[in-house]
Order: sequence, then C-alpha cells, then structure tokens
Amino acid sequence: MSVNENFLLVKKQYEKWGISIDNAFEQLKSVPISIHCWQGDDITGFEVEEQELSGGIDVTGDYPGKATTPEELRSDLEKALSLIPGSHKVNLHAIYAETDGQKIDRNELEPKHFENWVNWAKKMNVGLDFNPTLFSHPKAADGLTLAHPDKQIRDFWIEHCIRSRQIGEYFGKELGQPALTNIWIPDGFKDIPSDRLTPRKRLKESLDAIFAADVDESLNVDAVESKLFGIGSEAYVVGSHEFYMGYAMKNNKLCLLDSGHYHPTEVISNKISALLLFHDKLALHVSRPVRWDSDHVVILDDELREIGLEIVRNNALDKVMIGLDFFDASINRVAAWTIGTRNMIKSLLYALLLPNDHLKQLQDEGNFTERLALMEEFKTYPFGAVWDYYCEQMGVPSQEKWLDQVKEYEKAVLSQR
Ligand SMILES: C[C@H](O)[C@H](O)[C@@H](O)C(=O)CO
Ligand SMILES: [Mn+2]
Repeated sequence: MSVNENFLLVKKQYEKWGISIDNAFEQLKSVPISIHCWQGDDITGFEVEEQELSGGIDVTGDYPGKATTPEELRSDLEKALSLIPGSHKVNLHAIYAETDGQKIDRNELEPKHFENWVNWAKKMNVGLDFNPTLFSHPKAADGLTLAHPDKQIRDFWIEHCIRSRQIGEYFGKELGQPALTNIWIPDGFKDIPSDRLTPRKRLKESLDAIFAADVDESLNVDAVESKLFGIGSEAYVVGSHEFYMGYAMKNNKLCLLDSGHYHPTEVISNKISALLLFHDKLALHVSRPVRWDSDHVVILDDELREIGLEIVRNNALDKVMIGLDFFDASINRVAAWTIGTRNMIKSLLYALLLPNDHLKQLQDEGNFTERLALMEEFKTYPFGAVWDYYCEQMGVPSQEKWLDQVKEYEKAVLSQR
C-alpha cells in the first residue's frame, strides 16, 4: 500500500474525533525549529587559534567526516535540511565567525564576520539565531566569565555579549525574521562556595550592562539559559534556574529552558505552562540528558512527546521558540541532526493529532479513567501513516528512506574528508 493510500485510510480514524489533519499540517508548517550548527563539528568553530572545548560540556566520539570548514559545515547542514520537513532556522555560536584568517578576538566581532552565513541563509531560506560563546577561550579558563571577580575579564565578556546582540540584530534585519540571541555562561564552582551571593550580584550587573546597549527588539530577541551543574561546576552554578527566571521576568527577557539542565527527575515540559502565565514567550533547548547533561540526540521519548503536548495544548506554537541542543560525535553527524529534528517535529504532530479539547473537558469533569484510557489508546493510533504523508507532502523522504541519502552523502562527501 502506498503512503497516500495508507494515509487516506487512517485519516478517518482521526476525523471521527473531530481532528482535522489539514489543520494540523498547516500549523506544523508554520513552526520553525532552530537547528544548532554545533552538532556538525563537535562545537569546534572556526577561530584562527582553535581552542579546546571548555565550559564544563563535553562531546564524545570520533565518527569520521566532521566538518572542519564553514563550507563543509554549511554543506552538511544543507543535506540535513533537505531531509527535514518544513522551513527552519539555523543556530550559530560566535565561534563560527569567518575572519579571513585574521585573529579577531571575541570582543571585536562584527556583523561582517557572519556575512557568509547570512548570504547562505538567504539562499537556503532559513532564519538565523545566535549565541555569544563564553567558553573555549583563555579568558574563561578558570570557569568564570560574566561573574568573574576581575572587572577586566567581566568587561571583555560584556563587550562580547553586546556585540553578539548586534550580530543578532543584523541577522534579523537581513533575513526578515527576528533572531534569538541566547546567553549561556559556564560560571560556577567545583566545590562548595563560601559566598553564593556575590558572583550572582556580579552576573546581574554584567547582564544589566549587556542589555543596556540599544538593540532593536523587533530584530533581536534576548534569552538567558540557566544550568544546574557542569563538569567542574558541580557544587554551584551562578546562573541557576531561579536566578534567570527572576532576571528574565523582571527585565522582560526570554527564559531559555534546556532539557539537560535540571535535576534528574525534573522535566521542562512541566515548566512551560507555568512560565507562560508570566511571560509572553519562552525558549527551549531540547536535548536528551542520559544520567547527566550528556546532550544525546533527541528521540521520541515520553518527555519529548510531553514537550510537544504542552506547546500545542497551551496554544503556544508561536510563543515557545524551539531550539535543539545535542552533540553526538559517535554517529554520523548529518544523521544526528536529521533524527533529532524530525523527532522534534514528530512530537508536535503527535500533539496536534490528539483530541485535546475533549481530554481537557474529561479532566474538568473529574473523569480520570477516560482521560487515561484515551491518552493511552492514542499512543497506538496510526500516527506513523500521517507523519509519512506529511513528509511526502513537504517533499522530504518518508520513513527511513532518508537514511539511504545520508549513506550516499557519507560515501561521496564525508568519507573523503
Ligand atoms: C553549546 C551550547 O550553547 C551549550 O550547549 C549551552 O546551550 C548548554 O546547554 C550548556 O550546557
Ligand atoms: Mn543549551
């Protein structure tokens, strides 16, 4: 049976619940996922003096074919984008600047260093997001940046963040859609601090200085990302969840929730509805922590489904800016992007195909038996047939057919590097 025939058969099963698949597809098409460029090169970047990865994060694996030039990275992204349904964004870090072989330090970066990315984004019809890079640098060697006791070091990173927001503004202007510029810093201590307050005061002051710089908010949107612990900051992280939640609320910034940045049984899906009551928008780094913030490739597990459901059920497809953050160097990197991004989109489609209004009503009526029964039965509805049809409608391979294309690309391109 063809994908089309299969789809026509299963469509009726959803329609009997009043679910419009056409409507679901229309909504899904309008949601851009911000695909992080750093999966393609293990967060190495293109700085003239290449630095070892620091900041308490780690990439493991040595799968051959990693991108080592901007051209290679863009070519790999193009391959992945051709296998993912919809129009999306690409998320860059400051270390992906192109400086023509000149050593330009992070406090000297300018929009022109991202001109190639912008031209490429125009060609590919994708938006761009941005991140200052406050790690993998001699001035972050002791694990402190914006909260550093040394004012000169703080000032260096403040300048870097201001310039990053200006680069985001440039992306927004050139590409006709606002960029999200997200600040994540590694600052923290390996062992128990004797003073938790002072570093947080310093971070607050640094952020105030960064956001005092005038940047057009219609072109660049700011986010701040918290963390629980990192390698070398096990006892204390300055930019904790409570810190940034307070900061973002008071200063009208977006709170960015990364799925790997909480206690092991704490989930970001449960935070979305709470935060949306107090913020117009919020941002996500969808990742998959396995025992720690390991940044495994996102799979269609319970938490990913729940994230999709929370976004859809709260009518928040245009309020939650969905970004991805995983980096696995033990598998084909183009496949990693493809698997993780397709799964993120699948989770939204899954949520759009549930009788959400009916389920809400059952809860209000206290009918928890039927609520549970339906939620479980829908897990085995023929969702796969709808997903396959969506992929074909959007001009990308259905089912596992994309894998053949990745294998061909590996043979023709990646294995030649
Ligand atoms: C490279 C990313 O910016 C980084 O992963 C950050 O977002 C993070 O999640 C750190 O744990
Ligand atoms: Mn993150």
